[in-house]
Amino acid sequence: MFPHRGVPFDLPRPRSNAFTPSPMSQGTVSKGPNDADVQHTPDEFNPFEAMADRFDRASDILGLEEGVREVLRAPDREVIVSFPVLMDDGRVKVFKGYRVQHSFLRGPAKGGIRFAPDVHLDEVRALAAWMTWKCSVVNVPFGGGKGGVVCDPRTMSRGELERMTRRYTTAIMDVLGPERDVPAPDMNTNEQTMAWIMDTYSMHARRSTTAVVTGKPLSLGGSRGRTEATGRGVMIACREALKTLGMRPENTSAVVQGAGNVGGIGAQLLHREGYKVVSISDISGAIYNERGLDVPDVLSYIKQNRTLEGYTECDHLPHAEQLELECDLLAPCATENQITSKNVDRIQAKLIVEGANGPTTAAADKVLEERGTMVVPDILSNAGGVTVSYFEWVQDRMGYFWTEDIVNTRLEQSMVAAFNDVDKARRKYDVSMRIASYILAIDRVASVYRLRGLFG
Ligand SMILES: NC(=O)C1=CN([C@@H]2O[C@H](COP(=O)(O)OP(=O)(O)OC[C@H]3O[C@@H](n4cnc5c(N)ncnc54)[C@H](O)[C@@H]3O)[C@@H](O)[C@H]2O)C=CC1
Ligand SMILES: O=C(O)CCC(=O)C(=O)O
Repeated sequence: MFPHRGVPFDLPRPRSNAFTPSPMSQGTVSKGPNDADVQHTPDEFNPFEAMADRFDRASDILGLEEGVREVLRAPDREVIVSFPVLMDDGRVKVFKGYRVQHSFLRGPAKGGIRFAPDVHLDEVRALAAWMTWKCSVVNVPFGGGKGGVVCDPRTMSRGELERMTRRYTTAIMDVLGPERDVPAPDMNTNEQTMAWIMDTYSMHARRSTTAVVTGKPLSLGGSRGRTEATGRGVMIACREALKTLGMRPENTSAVVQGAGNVGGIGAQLLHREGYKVVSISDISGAIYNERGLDVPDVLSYIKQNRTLEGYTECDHLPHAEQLELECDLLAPCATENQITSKNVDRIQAKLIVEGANGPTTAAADKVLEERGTMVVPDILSNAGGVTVSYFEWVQDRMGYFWTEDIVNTRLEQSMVAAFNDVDKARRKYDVSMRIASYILAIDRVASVYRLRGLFG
């Protein structure tokens, strides 16, 4: 049993992960991964294990006290809900959803919601913890959270998606709020999803509560620059990393995995900065042109056809081959577990900048470290999204909205400062950028924990 950890003030302080779900949600609370009866068998492909491996390495270097380490490793609260949705054919289907709140120490929980057929609790746990570390790396006053609904959005109509989003929101409503937990988009969710969440929450709260989610449409209290923010942050991380390697964008060939919010916008911004983007992929496969792709044209093709399939002026490759292409920069911007012990020996990129969360397993990391491949880790390189989400939350609470120039300038300052902080920690401790990011993040969260008091 670990001590109280700064849960929002208007909720009863939980013992362990205790949470009473709303009567509508049929929610259950899972035991956290620190509970004594949960056995850990090392599993390279388990995202929570991947997070914990790096967390333990960084905590060892910091000499973190055992109690503090236990507190910071485990999620504060895990909510699992089952909820009914009326489908278009008249059937009622029951969906499963998660919201994991890893930490409230530095502020409200913050992090996206993903819709995917294979989303599972350990994945959401890892993603929530990564949010805590990410918010700490870029020094925004949030803890970490993440949510997921097990579904296949590609097979669902807009009406079904709206009803599912609203029922999920209602089911987890008790743990959300501008000062409790503030979701945002992630895989297969977007500003429309956020609009439905904001509206559902507001209906229950009996007042428009724009600051309950970020990544909303502009007309509903969204921030200028949020849609592009994660891709923009990835581009800034690439630029800062190239500087440390003495390389220049115009001499850099880039492979981008994923063509959604992060990969698509990331590829477009790299192309605009003069990189030669030779390959892009989506769920259907990858395309390659050694002379460089016309990225805006590729993206408008995807917008029209909802797939890369059939795009001409290029070769088509299977996913696995894309990652192993000869290139200077590899930006995995799709999903977890892409660079693993199985393919790391064939990865040729000199620099890896992670747009996705958890694309590299801990086992692969160790090989890349030994080989001297620079990896700019997810909790630094994809933090542009949550940084502008923070700006959106601030703007909603002020009721005063900034220009796109102000948002982009502040994002730039924040990403560069975070990159420099991590680089300083890398040199101080003589570790990789990944472990340096964890050291920086954990140290900041641990010091807040000590300041708030250990025995609440
Ligand atoms: N949207 C955001 O602001 C942020 C997203 N992320 C992370 O970035 C990653 C991507 O998220 P989004 O771009 O928002 O999602 P998205 O749903 O907009 O796009 C995902 C893209 O990846 C492609 N894809 C899926 N599986 C693939 C595979 N195995 N190989 C190649 N392509 C594949 C999809 O076809 C799609 O093009 C996720 O790991 C997410 O957690 C991280 C920080 C912020
Ligand atoms: O914008 C946010 O609040 C979080 C985005 C997100 O889910 C992530 O950074 O992984």
